[in-house]
Amino acid sequence: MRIDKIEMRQIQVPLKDPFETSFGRMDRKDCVIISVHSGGIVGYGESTAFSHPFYNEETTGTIWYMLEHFLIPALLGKEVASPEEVSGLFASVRRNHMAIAAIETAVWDLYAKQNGIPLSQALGGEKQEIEVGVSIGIEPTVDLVVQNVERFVEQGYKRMKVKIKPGFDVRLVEAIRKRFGDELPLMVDANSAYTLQDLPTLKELDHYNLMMIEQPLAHNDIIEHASLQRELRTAVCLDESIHTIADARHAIELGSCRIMNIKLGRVGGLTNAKKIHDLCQLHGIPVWCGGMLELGIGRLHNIALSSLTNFVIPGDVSASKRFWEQDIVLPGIEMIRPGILAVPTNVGIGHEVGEQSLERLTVRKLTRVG
Ligand SMILES: O=C(O)CCC(=O)C1=CC=C[C@@H](O)[C@@H]1C(=O)O
Ligand SMILES: [Mg+2]
Repeated sequence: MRIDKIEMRQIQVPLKDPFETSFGRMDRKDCVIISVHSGGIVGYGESTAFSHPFYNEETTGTIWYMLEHFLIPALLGKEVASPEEVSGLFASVRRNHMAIAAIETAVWDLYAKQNGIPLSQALGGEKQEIEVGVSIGIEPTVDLVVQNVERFVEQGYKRMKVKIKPGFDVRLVEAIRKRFGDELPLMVDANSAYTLQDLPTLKELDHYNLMMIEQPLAHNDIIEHASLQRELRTAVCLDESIHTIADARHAIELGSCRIMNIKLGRVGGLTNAKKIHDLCQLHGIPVWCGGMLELGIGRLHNIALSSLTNFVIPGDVSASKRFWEQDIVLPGIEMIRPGILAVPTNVGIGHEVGEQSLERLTVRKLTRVG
């Protein structure tokens, strides 16, 4: 397929409720939606960085810049036989994985549509449905988080993840266990808010039958996480530390985690996400799909990815209404049964993109034809 047009737009959408983690509070999503065209067929991608570089070094602004000056020029006018070739076109670009993922995922959608198959099938996914969990932010009080957990338990989510930070951790987990019992599938995510000096606190968390503790230590560490994993019964899960297949291999070799979170933006797209999935599967490391408060396009890419067989833990791939009054895909993504999302069977990402809502939400737009 020859890429004959690429369009991108920056959109801004308010969240239904603010979302707080150990590094800050977000009240809107600011992202780039990209469409890659070939012979009248259109593939869509969505960037996953935030406006501020608190999760990683990328922002919506850097993504726009990288796409405009480097990535779109490298892809436009090129003949691409398979999306797996796309990373080769970007080989001279270091890092900037979320910018690369935004355009690479669009090429995957285009490729699946060209071949008349669902994206999950193009990726080699086998599941027709996926179990989903939900990520719950920090609130001013423990009680408010417990109330949110209750709301999501009622909606049927299969796994609760609560955000923690120093001073808002053991008390919170204790309160949730007290209210919902020991069987509730529960995990915590620290977004790198602790150091090895906090070992006593992390060891206390070990008593609450947690499924895992996600990214407790530094965002760029795998060495100290290995020391920590040796001290804990609870599985450590890495998120921020894993950017490449080599990172995943090193973490597995060192024993830095027993579970891995795969976010397609963080690892540069679906091709790399699948390779990390395969590597983890080979080593008996279960994986789950992380979320970045995606709108529908990103959410549908996550669902297709989660259809691969080693995604055995419910991920942060909730329904559209978790964050949005109205999604940009039609229809919005809804559970088919409590805690279950269907893997779309239509071609590509499987839902229409609401071009009119996109237009309404757009703050800037760029079109390149080649
Ligand atoms: O998209 C979702 O539903 C999950 C959101 C979520 O938990 C996260 C998104 C972005 C940064 C963090 O706060 C956190 C994570 O680290 O997984
Ligand atoms: Mg995380």
